[in-house]
Amino acid sequence: MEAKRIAAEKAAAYVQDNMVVGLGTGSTAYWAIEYLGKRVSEGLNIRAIATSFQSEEQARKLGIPIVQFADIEQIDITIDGADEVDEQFNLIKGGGGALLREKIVAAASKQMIVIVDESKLVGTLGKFPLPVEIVKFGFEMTMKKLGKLGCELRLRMKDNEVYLTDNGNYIVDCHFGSITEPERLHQLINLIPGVVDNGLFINMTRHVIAGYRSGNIEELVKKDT
Ligand SMILES: O=C[C@H](O)[C@H](O)[C@H](O)COP(=O)(O)O
Repeated sequence: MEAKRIAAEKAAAYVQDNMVVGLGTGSTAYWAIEYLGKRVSEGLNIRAIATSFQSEEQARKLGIPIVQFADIEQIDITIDGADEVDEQFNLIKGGGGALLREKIVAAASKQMIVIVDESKLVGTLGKFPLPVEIVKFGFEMTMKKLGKLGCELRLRMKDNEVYLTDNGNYIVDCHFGSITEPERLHQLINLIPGVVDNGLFINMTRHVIAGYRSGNIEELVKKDT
């Protein structure tokens, strides 16, 4: 909790007056939204786009003005969590089911700051099951095809019902163990009919802020190649 909170506080400090801000989803992004709410109550002027109903509701309660894509040209900065971050800054996201909206928002952003606690930093992605959002129609067949890519998979459930995303779709959690070629896997998954998108975020961030239980904060910035 504390590690997530300090990473979020550091990231929220990057937000400046008049920015359009993408609000992530999850227990780490929660803290970033709280800090932004505090700054708004102190006079910061921003407009925000949320990546989930949950984050939008939190932001509204805090008085953060929410806009829609029709109202903006692009997003200046997005602050979001991740389930895993590898050494090339590739991510697995979607543990909280918001991967599709998160990817749309990240892709519309000039910069994305990823906030995590130290447990999310990994050498190779894949220990965390990769969330894949699929449409309901033909989901059994879509799952068979996903399984052929070499993963153990499970349809996500919640309270004994099939979990539904904010977009009305299903999520399949695909356990690959080790994802050695994330870019290739990303493409292979998204080529399967019925797949809407998957939780691999490739080359979408250059800035990761990691909070440690010790209270230290590590800021990782990808160098130009
Ligand atoms: O769908 C949820 C998002 O991708 C989250 O950012 C991710 O699951 C990390 O969540 P948390 O900060 O709660 O660990």
